[in-house]
Amino acid sequence: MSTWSPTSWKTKPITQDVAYEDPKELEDVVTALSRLPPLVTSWEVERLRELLAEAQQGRRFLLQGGDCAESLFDCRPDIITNRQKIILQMSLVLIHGGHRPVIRVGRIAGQYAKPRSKPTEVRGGVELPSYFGDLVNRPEFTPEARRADPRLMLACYHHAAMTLNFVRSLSDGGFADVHHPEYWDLSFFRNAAVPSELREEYEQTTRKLGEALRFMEALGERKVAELTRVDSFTSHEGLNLHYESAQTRQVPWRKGWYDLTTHLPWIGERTRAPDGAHLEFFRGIRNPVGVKLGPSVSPENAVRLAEQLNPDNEPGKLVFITRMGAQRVQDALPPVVEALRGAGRLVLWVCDPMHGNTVSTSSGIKTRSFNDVLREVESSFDVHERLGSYLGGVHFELTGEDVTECVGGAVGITEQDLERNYATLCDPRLNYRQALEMSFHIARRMSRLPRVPRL
Ligand SMILES: O=C[C@H](O)[C@H](O)COP(=O)(O)O
Ligand SMILES: C=C(OP(=O)(O)O)C(=O)O
Ligand SMILES: [Mn+2]
Repeated sequence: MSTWSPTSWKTKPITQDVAYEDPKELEDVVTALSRLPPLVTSWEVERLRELLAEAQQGRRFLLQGGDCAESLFDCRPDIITNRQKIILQMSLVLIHGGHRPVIRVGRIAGQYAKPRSKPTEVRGGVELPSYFGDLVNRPEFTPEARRADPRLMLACYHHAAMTLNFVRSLSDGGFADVHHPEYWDLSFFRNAAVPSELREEYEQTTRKLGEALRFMEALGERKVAELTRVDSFTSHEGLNLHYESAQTRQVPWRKGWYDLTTHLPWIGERTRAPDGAHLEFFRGIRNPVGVKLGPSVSPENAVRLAEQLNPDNEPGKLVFITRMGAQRVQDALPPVVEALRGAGRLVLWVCDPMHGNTVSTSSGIKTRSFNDVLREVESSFDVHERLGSYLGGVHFELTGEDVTECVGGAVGITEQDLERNYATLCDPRLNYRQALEMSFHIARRMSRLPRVPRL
């Protein structure tokens, strides 16, 4: 295999490439980025690898979530706080149901680059480049906004740093109300759409959770603080390799290279070609790495990806995030899981129930149905249970805001509601109540998992 360097990806064919007009401007930005401090540290990255290795053994569960497309404009205290809160609340529900610790990872502080199905967008007869995320261009439909601007990489770096700074400060005690489920917005329980036995079960769960947290509080604040400390693990799709490689470096006393823009970068469904630039870049970094796998992946291809990205089969290194769609998961997932097991390859299986379930309404609005999303999660648990493997995590596009982007859930969002508060810059997200309700369903399913010895 040829020698790897942070820029060896440039010798390989690349998909979803960004056409920057001025190479000098790009080079200046990359140089500036490479001189700035890292956003995360190698020891945090190594810590996450250890946690993921324990998740592979069935001892932990991963909850990964956040915006589809993070936006510079939404780098605001209320939005960041609400997003951290919903992830934290969901994780407490999952810990309660699943009887194992949850690793919380945000799609935050860098989820700024978007692969698109079409390179251009047409509105009213005018054709402009598509919006590729704030790392590349801007969402407004004007030629200036849609021009790929390398300086946005610096703006995103700065906003990622500010986001992370706030998230890290919040971790230390900024969430007192989260310890008390009686302060959560559980109004979805009361909706007539929730059958009474489920409502009773949810109420009981909430009561028990509240009692457990209060008991721990009585034992000493430190214990609750530990349980509810918002780990500041971040993740994003490592799509724009100029940005990723500019922050990829060696650190004293450790071997190898770290992509220090984030703890857990992942390769998207559209850029996982075995001979492509993204595989080349990702094979050389020490970070744990995610790979999205849609229904078109062949079992052989999945094994090859594991061999390329983790040749030494190290624990905690590889996270396979399957997104088959509720309709396909029962057929498409088992051969992939079996092939990996047959090849003796270690991966953490995670279900992304969002990206295989996107549909357009008759008026052309992208949405997802709560039921489809839930069905894919439940079917994934069933498949893994049947095969004797472990579904070790879930991956959601969600927000802590009261948006109307996905239909369904006990809050009963309909197609007509979508226009009321459709705020996403790319894909539809679960809103606060839908996300919390989803966690109760998952916790219910997780209560059937075998108990694990304490860590
Ligand atoms: O987030 C995933 C992709 O970027 C997104 O689904 C692509 O959306 P598009 O089909 O509107 O381009
Ligand atoms: C682009 C994404 O997903 P996928 O690569 O699975 O389509 C995403 O997670 O936003
Ligand atoms: Mn998305």
